Amino acid sequence: MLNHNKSNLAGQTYSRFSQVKAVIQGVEPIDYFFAKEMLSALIPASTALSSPSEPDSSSHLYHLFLALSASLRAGHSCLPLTAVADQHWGRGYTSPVNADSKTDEVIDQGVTHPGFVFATLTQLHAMVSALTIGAQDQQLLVLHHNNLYLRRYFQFESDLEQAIKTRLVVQCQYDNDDIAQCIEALFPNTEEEQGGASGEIDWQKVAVANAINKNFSVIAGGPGTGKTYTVTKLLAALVILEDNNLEEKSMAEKELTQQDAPMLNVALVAPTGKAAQRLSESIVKAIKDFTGEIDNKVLAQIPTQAQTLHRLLGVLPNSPNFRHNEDNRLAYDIVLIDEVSMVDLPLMTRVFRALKDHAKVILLGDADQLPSVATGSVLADIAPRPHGGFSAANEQYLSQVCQLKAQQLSDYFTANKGVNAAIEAKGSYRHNAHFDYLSFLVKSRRFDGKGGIGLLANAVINGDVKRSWQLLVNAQKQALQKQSSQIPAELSMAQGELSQWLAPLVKQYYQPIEKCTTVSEAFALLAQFRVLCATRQGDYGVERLNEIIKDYLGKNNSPFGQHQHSLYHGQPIMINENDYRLGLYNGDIGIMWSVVDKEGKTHLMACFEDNSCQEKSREESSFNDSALESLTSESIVNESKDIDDKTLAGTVSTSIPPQGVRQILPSRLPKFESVYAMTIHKTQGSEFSHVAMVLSQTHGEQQNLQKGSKLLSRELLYTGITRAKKQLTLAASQGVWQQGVTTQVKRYSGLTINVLQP
Ligand SMILES: Nc1ncnc2c1ncn2[C@@H]1O[C@H](COP(=O)(O)OP(=O)(O)OP(=O)(O)O)[C@@H](O)[C@H]1O
Repeated sequence: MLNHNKSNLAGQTYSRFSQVKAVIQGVEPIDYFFAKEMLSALIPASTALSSPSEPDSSSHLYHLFLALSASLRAGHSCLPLTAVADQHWGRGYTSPVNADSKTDEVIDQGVTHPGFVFATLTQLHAMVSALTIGAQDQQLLVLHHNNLYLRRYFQFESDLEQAIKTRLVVQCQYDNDDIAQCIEALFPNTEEEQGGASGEIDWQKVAVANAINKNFSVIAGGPGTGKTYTVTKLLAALVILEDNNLEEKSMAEKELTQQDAPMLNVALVAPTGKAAQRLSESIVKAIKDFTGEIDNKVLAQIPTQAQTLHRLLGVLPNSPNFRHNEDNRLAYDIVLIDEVSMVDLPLMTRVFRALKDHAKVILLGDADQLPSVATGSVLADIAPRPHGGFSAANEQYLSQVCQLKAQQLSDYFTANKGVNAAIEAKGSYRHNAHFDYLSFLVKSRRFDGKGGIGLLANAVINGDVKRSWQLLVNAQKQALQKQSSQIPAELSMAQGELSQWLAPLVKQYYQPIEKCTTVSEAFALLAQFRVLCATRQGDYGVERLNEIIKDYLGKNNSPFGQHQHSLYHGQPIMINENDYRLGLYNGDIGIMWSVVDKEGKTHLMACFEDNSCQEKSREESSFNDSALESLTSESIVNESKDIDDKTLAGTVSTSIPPQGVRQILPSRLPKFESVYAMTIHKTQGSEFSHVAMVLSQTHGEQQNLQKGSKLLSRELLYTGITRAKKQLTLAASQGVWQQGVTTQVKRYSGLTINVLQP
C-alpha cells in the first residue's frame, strides 16, 4: 500500500545541501533544511500516502517543500500546485536556451541542473491532501483552492480577507442627499461638465463619493494623479457629513461629543518615515490649495501629521509583535494608509487586527509599483488593473451622488471590456467580480502626458518595449539637436563611459553638498538627485557606483579613514537595519555633518530630518527617553575625539542642531552605507527632481545578479522612472531594457480570489 519508507525518501537521497544544489537550480540552504524538516515532521504521521501504481509521493512532497520554501523566499504567500504540476522544475542551463530554435540534443548539452519532474495536478493534490490529517487548525500546511500554504500565511490572508469583508457589509451612516450636496460643494466644476456630451468622468469626484459610503476603500493611481489631493477632499467631506449628523443629534448628545473628543479621530499612516513625511507635506499643500474654496473650520479639522505603520502599532523591542493587536485595539475611527504597495501581507493583517471593527480604512497607492520587499502583494491583489467594474447598486449610488449621466459608468466599463477580456483569457481577471471598494485615478497632474517621463512610465507598465525604447531614442535625438537649450529635456540616455555622463552629474548635485551652510540646505540639495540601480552587486550595482562617486568626489582617502566607514562631512548615508531604540529605520536617510558643541569642540554627527525626530517624540511608555538623550546630541562626548579638528576647519557650519534635525553619534548608528546610489527597491515612497537609472549592460550580468523577487521587471523600471519628477537619465543597453519591460512580477497569492468573490 505505501510507496514510501525511510529508505526511499528523497530527503535521504539528498543527504547534503550540495547534492540538492547540483540537481535543482537556484535552491538555497534554507530550502533544503525546510524540506527536510517538513518531510520528517509530516510523513511519519501519515499512514497511506500513495499506492504502488502512483509516483513516489515522498520524493514529490520533498520537492514540493523545496519549491514552497523557494516560493516564500521570493515573496509569494503560497505555492499554487498548478505552477509546478507536470512541470520540469529547477532545471538549469548554462546560458538562456531558446527551446524553439534548438534541438533537444543541444538543449541537453547545456543543462547544468537536471531538475525534477512533478506529477500531475490530481496526483499532487492527492499527495498533499493525504498529509493534512489531524486537527485542522494545527496543521502546518494548508491546501486551499490548490494553493499550498504554510499555515501562518494562510492565516494572514484569511484574517485580512475577513476584516475587509466585514467592513464592506457595514451600512453607510450618511444620507445620500447629504452626500450629493457635499460632493457638489467640493467639486463645483467637474471635468464631465467641462467635457460636454462625451465628457470624461471626474474620477477624483467618483473616488471621494465611492469611499464616503464604505468602511473599506482603495484609491489607486500612478504618481501625481492626485491621490492625496482627492483624499484630503474626502476627509473634508467626512468632516462636513459628520458635522451634519451631529446637528441632527440632541443638544445634550452634541455637547458630550464635542467635549469628549475631536469629531473625527483620524490616523494618517505610511510604511516608511520618508513616505509619512511626504504624506504630511502633500496634505498640508492640499489644505492650502483648498483655502477659500472649503470652509476654514472644516479644513482645520483635517489632520496633517502622518506617522509610520510601526509607530501606529507600537513596536515592542526584539519582538515581531506590536503593542496594539486584537486584544489592545487602536482608538482611531478612520485610518488612511498611503504607499500601500510597500506594505507586506503580515503587516497589513496586523494593522487590521489592531483596528476597531467599525474603523473606516482607506488605502492609497500605485498598484503598478513593485510589491513589498517581504511576503505578499496586497495592493496589486486587491486593486487589479484595469478596473473590473462596479455592481449595479454601486453604479446607481455613484450616478446619483455624483450627478453622472445614466449609464455613464457602465458605458465606461463596457468600453474597457476588450482589455478585460484579454486579461480574463490570461486567467488573472475574474468574471462576475465587483470592485465596489476600488477607485482608480487615471489622469496625472504632475506629468502632462506630453513630457517624456509620464509617457515612458505608461509604455513600460503596459509592456510596450518598442514604444518605450523609441521614446528614449527620440528623446536622445532631440537632446542632441537642442544641446544649447537652457531647459533640460525630461528624458535622456546616458552616453559613453560613466566618467563622461556620471561625473558631471556628481559635480552638479553631490559636490556642493558639503559646502552648504546648513544641514537643512544639504538635505534639500540631496533630495534633488539620486542614482538608482537595479542591483546591489555588479559593475552597475549600488556598491560599486557609490565607490566610483566617492572617487569623483575625492572622498575615498577620507581624513576619517580610521573609522569603520571612513566618514566625512557632507556624506549622505542610508540606514540599513531598524534600530527601535534610536527610532531609526531601514531606509532612513541622513547626512554626516560637522557640528560644534557648547565648548567649541567640533564633532562629526549623523543628522536626520525632522520626521524621525517627531516619530521619536511620540514614542510611548516602553521607551526610556533619558536613555535616548544619553545617546544623542546632548551627549557629544569623548566618542568623536578621534576626529581631527584641523581637518574640519572651514567645513563646520552650525553649533546648534537646526529645528527638526536630529543628531546622533556615528558610533551609535545601526548598519549604514553611503547613499549616492541606491537600489530602486529602496526608493519606493521617495521622489527626486532628477533620477539617473543605471541598469546592467548585458543579459548575462543581469541574470547572474538577479535573484528571486529582485528580477529586473517592468514594475522595477516603472518604479524607478516614476521616482523622477523633472528629469530622467537612463543608462541601459537595449537588450537589458527589453528584458526588463517584457518581464512582469507575479506574486502567488490567494487574496485576490478570496476578496473578489461576489
Ligand atoms: N483636480 C486637481 N486640480 C488641480 N490640481 C490638482 C488636482 N489633483 C491634483 N492636483 C495637483 O497635482 C499634484 C499631485 O497631486 P497629489 O500629490 O495629490 O498626487 P499623488 O497621486 O498623491 O502623488 P504621489 O503619490 O505621486 O505623490 C499636486 O500638486 C496637486 O495639488
